Amino acid sequence: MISLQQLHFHYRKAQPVLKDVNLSLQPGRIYGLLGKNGAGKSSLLYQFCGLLFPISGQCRVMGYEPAKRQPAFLQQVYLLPESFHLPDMNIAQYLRLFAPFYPSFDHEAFKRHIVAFEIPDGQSLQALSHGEQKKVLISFALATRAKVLLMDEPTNGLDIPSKRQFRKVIAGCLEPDQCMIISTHQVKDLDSLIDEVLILEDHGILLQESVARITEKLSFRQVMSLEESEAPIYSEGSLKGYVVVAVNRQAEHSRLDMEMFFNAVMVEKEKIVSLFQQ
Ligand SMILES: Nc1ncnc2c1ncn2[C@@H]1O[C@H](COP(=O)(O)OP(=O)(O)OP(=O)(O)O)[C@@H](O)[C@H]1O
Repeated sequence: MISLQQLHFHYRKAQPVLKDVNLSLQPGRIYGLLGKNGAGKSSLLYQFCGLLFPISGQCRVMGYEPAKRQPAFLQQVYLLPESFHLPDMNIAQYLRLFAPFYPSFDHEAFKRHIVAFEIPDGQSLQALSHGEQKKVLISFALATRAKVLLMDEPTNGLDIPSKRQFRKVIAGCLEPDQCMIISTHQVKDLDSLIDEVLILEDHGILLQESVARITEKLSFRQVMSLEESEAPIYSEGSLKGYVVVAVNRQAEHSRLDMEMFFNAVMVEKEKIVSLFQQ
Protein backbone atom coordinates (compact mmCIF):
# COMPACT_ATOMS: atom_id res chain seq x y z
CA MET A 1 0.00 0.00 0.00
CA ILE A 2 2.91 2.33 0.85
CA SER A 3 6.35 1.69 -0.52
CA LEU A 4 9.52 3.73 -0.23
CA GLN A 5 12.66 2.89 -2.12
CA GLN A 6 15.98 4.51 -1.32
CA LEU A 7 14.22 7.71 -0.40
CA HIS A 8 16.38 10.71 0.45
CA PHE A 9 15.01 13.91 1.89
CA HIS A 10 16.47 17.04 3.45
CA TYR A 11 15.36 20.63 4.05
CA ARG A 12 18.93 21.96 4.00
CA LYS A 13 21.53 20.08 1.99
CA ALA A 14 24.00 19.77 4.84
CA GLN A 15 21.39 18.18 7.14
CA PRO A 16 19.78 15.00 5.82
CA VAL A 17 16.47 14.09 7.42
CA LEU A 18 15.71 10.79 5.63
CA LYS A 19 18.53 8.81 4.02
CA ASP A 20 18.16 5.73 1.88
CA VAL A 21 14.83 4.77 3.43
CA ASN A 22 13.20 1.53 2.25
CA LEU A 23 9.80 0.70 3.66
CA SER A 24 6.74 -1.34 2.84
CA LEU A 25 3.44 -0.87 4.70
CA GLN A 26 0.36 -3.06 4.27
CA PRO A 27 -3.38 -2.38 4.53
CA GLY A 28 -5.40 -3.52 7.56
CA ARG A 29 -2.69 -2.48 10.00
CA ILE A 30 -2.09 0.29 12.50
CA TYR A 31 1.55 1.35 12.52
CA GLY A 32 3.10 3.21 15.43
CA LEU A 33 5.84 5.54 14.21
CA LEU A 34 8.28 6.27 17.03
CA GLY A 35 11.45 8.31 17.17
CA LYS A 36 13.17 10.99 19.20
CA ASN A 37 12.38 14.68 18.63
CA GLY A 38 13.64 15.72 15.23
CA ALA A 39 14.06 12.12 14.00
CA GLY A 40 11.94 12.93 10.95
CA LYS A 41 8.54 11.40 11.80
CA SER A 42 6.46 14.33 10.54
CA SER A 43 8.69 14.66 7.47
CA LEU A 44 8.05 11.00 6.70
CA LEU A 45 4.26 11.35 7.11
CA TYR A 46 4.35 14.38 4.81
CA GLN A 47 6.08 12.29 2.12
CA PHE A 48 3.18 9.82 2.25
CA CYS A 49 0.61 12.50 1.44
CA GLY A 50 2.71 14.56 -0.98
CA LEU A 51 3.22 17.63 1.18
CA LEU A 52 6.97 17.02 0.95
CA PHE A 53 8.74 15.42 -1.99
CA PRO A 54 11.69 13.01 -2.09
CA ILE A 55 14.99 14.60 -3.16
CA SER A 56 15.78 11.22 -4.72
CA GLY A 57 14.37 7.71 -4.54
CA GLN A 58 10.77 6.70 -4.80
CA CYS A 59 7.58 7.03 -2.78
CA ARG A 60 4.47 5.17 -3.93
CA VAL A 61 1.16 5.16 -2.08
CA MET A 62 -1.67 2.99 -3.45
CA GLY A 63 0.23 3.05 -6.77
CA TYR A 64 0.26 6.87 -6.88
CA GLU A 65 3.20 9.21 -6.64
CA PRO A 66 2.05 11.45 -3.77
CA ALA A 67 4.12 14.43 -4.98
CA LYS A 68 1.80 14.72 -8.00
CA ARG A 69 -1.14 15.42 -5.64
CA GLN A 70 -3.66 13.93 -8.08
CA PRO A 71 -7.30 14.38 -6.91
CA ALA A 72 -7.96 10.61 -7.13
CA PHE A 73 -5.07 10.12 -4.68
CA LEU A 74 -5.93 13.01 -2.36
CA GLN A 75 -9.48 11.78 -1.79
CA GLN A 76 -8.05 8.53 -0.37
CA VAL A 77 -5.53 9.97 2.04
CA TYR A 78 -6.01 12.10 5.15
CA LEU A 79 -3.37 13.74 7.32
CA LEU A 80 -4.18 14.90 10.83
CA PRO A 81 -1.30 17.32 11.46
CA GLU A 82 0.23 18.02 14.85
CA SER A 83 -0.69 21.69 14.66
CA PHE A 84 -3.57 23.12 12.71
CA HIS A 85 -5.80 26.15 12.32
CA LEU A 86 -9.55 25.73 11.93
CA PRO A 87 -11.70 28.29 10.08
CA ASP A 88 -14.31 30.50 11.71
CA MET A 89 -17.34 28.32 11.00
CA ASN A 90 -19.45 25.74 12.81
CA ILE A 91 -19.30 21.97 12.35
CA ALA A 92 -22.17 21.85 9.82
CA GLN A 93 -20.52 24.52 7.65
CA TYR A 94 -17.16 22.75 7.92
CA LEU A 95 -18.73 19.48 6.78
CA ARG A 96 -20.51 21.15 3.85
CA LEU A 97 -17.21 22.62 2.71
CA PHE A 98 -14.74 19.77 3.29
CA ALA A 99 -16.63 16.44 3.37
CA PRO A 100 -17.31 16.50 -0.43
CA PHE A 101 -13.55 16.10 -1.03
CA TYR A 102 -13.91 12.54 0.33
CA PRO A 103 -16.38 10.45 -1.74
CA SER A 104 -16.72 7.79 0.99
CA PHE A 105 -17.33 10.31 3.78
CA ASP A 106 -19.56 8.70 6.43
CA HIS A 107 -21.76 11.43 7.98
CA GLU A 108 -23.36 9.00 10.45
CA ALA A 109 -19.95 7.89 11.73
CA PHE A 110 -18.87 11.55 12.06
CA LYS A 111 -21.98 12.28 14.19
CA ARG A 112 -21.30 9.23 16.36
CA HIS A 113 -17.71 10.29 17.03
CA ILE A 114 -18.71 13.89 17.79
CA VAL A 115 -21.30 12.68 20.31
CA ALA A 116 -18.84 10.18 21.84
CA PHE A 117 -16.23 12.93 22.20
CA GLU A 118 -18.90 15.25 23.69
CA ILE A 119 -18.14 18.13 21.32
CA PRO A 120 -20.50 21.07 21.79
CA ASP A 121 -22.34 21.75 18.54
CA GLY A 122 -23.45 24.99 16.86
CA GLN A 123 -20.65 27.38 17.79
CA SER A 124 -17.65 28.41 15.71
CA LEU A 125 -14.84 25.87 15.61
CA GLN A 126 -12.53 28.68 16.71
CA ALA A 127 -14.50 28.99 19.96
CA LEU A 128 -13.64 25.38 20.87
CA SER A 129 -10.64 24.50 23.02
CA HIS A 130 -7.58 23.05 21.27
CA GLY A 131 -8.43 19.55 22.56
CA GLU A 132 -12.03 19.89 21.29
CA GLN A 133 -10.81 21.11 17.91
CA LYS A 134 -8.52 18.10 17.73
CA LYS A 135 -11.44 15.78 18.49
CA VAL A 136 -13.42 17.36 15.63
CA LEU A 137 -10.51 16.66 13.29
CA ILE A 138 -10.07 13.09 14.57
CA SER A 139 -13.81 12.50 13.99
CA PHE A 140 -13.49 14.00 10.52
CA ALA A 141 -10.38 11.94 9.72
CA LEU A 142 -12.09 8.68 10.65
CA ALA A 143 -15.30 9.61 8.82
CA THR A 144 -13.43 10.25 5.56
CA ARG A 145 -12.89 6.45 5.30
CA ALA A 146 -9.64 7.39 3.55
CA LYS A 147 -7.54 4.36 2.68
CA VAL A 148 -4.45 5.93 4.25
CA LEU A 149 -4.89 7.75 7.54
CA LEU A 150 -1.87 9.63 8.81
CA MET A 151 -1.99 10.94 12.36
CA ASP A 152 0.72 13.13 13.82
CA GLU A 153 0.53 13.05 17.63
CA PRO A 154 -3.26 12.54 17.69
CA THR A 155 -3.59 12.22 21.47
CA ASN A 156 -1.55 15.32 22.36
CA GLY A 157 -3.89 17.71 24.15
CA LEU A 158 -6.66 15.15 24.74
CA ASP A 159 -7.95 14.64 28.28
CA ILE A 160 -7.89 11.15 29.84
CA PRO A 161 -11.50 10.14 28.92
CA SER A 162 -10.92 11.36 25.34
CA LYS A 163 -7.76 9.27 25.03
CA ARG A 164 -9.79 6.23 26.09
CA GLN A 165 -12.51 7.20 23.62
CA PHE A 166 -9.88 7.64 20.90
CA ARG A 167 -8.59 4.11 21.49
CA LYS A 168 -12.13 2.72 21.49
CA VAL A 169 -13.11 4.47 18.27
CA ILE A 170 -9.92 3.52 16.41
CA ALA A 171 -10.02 -0.09 17.58
CA GLY A 172 -13.45 -0.53 16.05
CA CYS A 173 -13.20 1.41 12.82
CA LEU A 174 -10.25 0.30 10.69
CA GLU A 175 -11.37 -1.62 7.60
CA PRO A 176 -9.13 -4.28 6.02
CA ASP A 177 -8.37 -1.96 3.08
CA GLN A 178 -7.29 0.93 5.30
CA CYS A 179 -3.90 1.60 6.82
CA MET A 180 -3.20 3.97 9.69
CA ILE A 181 0.14 5.42 10.65
CA ILE A 182 0.28 7.15 14.00
CA SER A 183 3.34 9.17 14.89
CA THR A 184 3.53 9.59 18.63
CA HIS A 185 5.55 10.16 21.76
CA GLN A 186 2.49 9.24 23.85
CA VAL A 187 3.09 5.52 23.52
CA LYS A 188 1.15 4.60 26.64
CA ASP A 189 -2.00 5.99 25.03
CA LEU A 190 -1.64 3.76 22.02
CA ASP A 191 0.23 0.59 22.82
CA SER A 192 -2.93 -1.52 22.89
CA LEU A 193 -3.89 -0.30 19.39
CA ILE A 194 -0.71 -0.72 17.42
CA ASP A 195 -0.05 -3.79 15.25
CA GLU A 196 3.42 -2.88 14.09
CA VAL A 197 6.15 -0.59 15.40
CA LEU A 198 8.38 1.56 13.21
CA ILE A 199 11.36 3.22 14.86
CA LEU A 200 12.98 6.09 13.02
CA GLU A 201 16.60 6.76 14.02
CA ASP A 202 19.75 8.02 12.31
CA HIS A 203 17.73 9.18 9.27
CA GLY A 204 16.25 5.75 8.56
CA ILE A 205 14.00 2.96 9.77
CA LEU A 206 15.99 1.27 12.52
CA LEU A 207 13.32 -1.32 13.22
CA GLN A 208 9.99 -2.43 11.77
CA GLU A 209 8.44 -5.25 13.78
CA SER A 210 4.99 -6.51 14.63
CA VAL A 211 3.89 -6.48 18.25
CA ALA A 212 3.56 -10.29 18.04
CA ARG A 213 7.20 -10.67 16.98
CA ILE A 214 8.45 -8.22 19.61
CA THR A 215 6.77 -10.19 22.40
CA GLU A 216 7.99 -13.45 20.87
CA LYS A 217 11.59 -12.21 21.04
CA LEU A 218 11.44 -10.15 24.25
CA SER A 219 9.69 -10.39 27.60
CA PHE A 220 8.52 -7.40 29.62
CA ARG A 221 8.29 -7.98 33.35
CA GLN A 222 7.96 -6.28 36.68
CA VAL A 223 10.40 -7.74 39.26
CA MET A 224 11.27 -6.86 42.86
CA SER A 225 15.02 -7.28 42.32
CA LEU A 226 17.19 -7.54 39.24
CA GLU A 227 18.48 -10.95 40.42
CA GLU A 228 15.04 -12.35 39.63
CA SER A 229 15.63 -11.76 35.96
CA GLU A 230 18.33 -13.49 33.97
CA ALA A 231 20.58 -10.81 32.36
CA PRO A 232 18.00 -8.23 31.30
CA ILE A 233 18.79 -6.26 28.16
CA TYR A 234 17.36 -3.15 29.74
CA SER A 235 15.76 -2.21 33.04
CA GLU A 236 14.24 0.79 34.73
CA GLY A 237 13.56 1.28 38.43
CA SER A 238 9.90 1.61 39.36
CA LEU A 239 7.94 2.06 42.59
CA LYS A 240 7.48 -1.70 42.83
CA GLY A 241 11.06 -2.69 41.96
CA TYR A 242 12.13 -2.82 38.33
CA VAL A 243 10.60 -3.18 34.92
CA VAL A 244 12.87 -5.37 32.81
CA VAL A 245 13.16 -6.15 29.14
CA ALA A 246 14.85 -9.51 28.58
CA VAL A 247 15.37 -12.01 25.80
CA ASN A 248 12.30 -14.26 25.86
CA ARG A 249 14.08 -17.62 26.22
CA GLN A 250 11.17 -19.39 27.95
CA ALA A 251 8.53 -18.44 25.33
CA GLU A 252 6.68 -16.40 27.97
CA HIS A 253 3.59 -14.46 27.03
CA SER A 254 4.04 -10.88 28.20
CA ARG A 255 2.34 -7.66 27.22
CA LEU A 256 4.40 -5.23 25.16
CA ASP A 257 5.36 -2.14 27.12
CA MET A 258 5.93 0.21 24.18
CA GLU A 259 7.68 2.88 26.24
CA MET A 260 10.12 0.34 27.73
CA PHE A 261 10.67 -1.16 24.30
CA PHE A 262 11.47 2.23 22.77
CA ASN A 263 13.83 3.14 25.62
CA ALA A 264 15.51 -0.28 25.37
CA VAL A 265 16.07 0.19 21.62
CA MET A 266 17.53 3.66 22.17
CA VAL A 267 19.97 2.41 24.83
CA GLU A 268 20.79 -1.07 23.47
CA LYS A 269 20.32 -0.47 19.76
CA GLU A 270 22.77 -3.08 18.45
CA LYS A 271 21.72 -5.86 20.82
CA ILE A 272 18.04 -5.47 20.00
CA VAL A 273 18.46 -4.97 16.26
CA SER A 274 20.66 -8.09 16.04
CA LEU A 275 18.09 -10.08 18.04
CA PHE A 276 15.46 -9.28 15.41
CA GLN A 277 17.83 -10.15 12.59
CA GLN A 278 18.08 -13.75 13.88
N1 LIG B 1 10.42 23.52 7.62
C1 LIG B 1 11.63 23.09 8.00
N2 LIG B 1 12.75 23.69 7.59
C2 LIG B 1 13.98 23.25 7.95
N3 LIG B 1 14.17 22.18 8.76
C3 LIG B 1 13.09 21.54 9.21
C4 LIG B 1 11.76 21.95 8.85
N4 LIG B 1 10.87 21.12 9.46
C5 LIG B 1 11.61 20.23 10.16
N5 LIG B 1 12.93 20.48 10.01
C6 LIG B 1 14.04 19.70 10.59
O1 LIG B 1 13.95 18.37 10.11
C7 LIG B 1 14.21 17.42 11.13
C8 LIG B 1 13.04 16.46 11.25
O2 LIG B 1 11.90 17.16 11.69
P1 LIG B 1 10.49 16.47 11.92
O3 LIG B 1 9.52 17.52 12.33
O4 LIG B 1 10.18 15.63 10.75
O5 LIG B 1 10.84 15.49 13.17
P2 LIG B 1 9.86 14.75 14.18
O6 LIG B 1 10.46 13.39 14.38
O7 LIG B 1 8.46 14.80 13.71
O8 LIG B 1 10.07 15.62 15.48
P3 LIG B 1 9.11 15.84 16.77
O9 LIG B 1 9.05 14.52 17.48
O10 LIG B 1 9.88 16.84 17.58
O11 LIG B 1 7.79 16.34 16.30
C9 LIG B 1 14.50 18.22 12.38
O12 LIG B 1 15.90 18.31 12.53
C10 LIG B 1 13.91 19.58 12.10
O13 LIG B 1 14.66 20.59 12.73
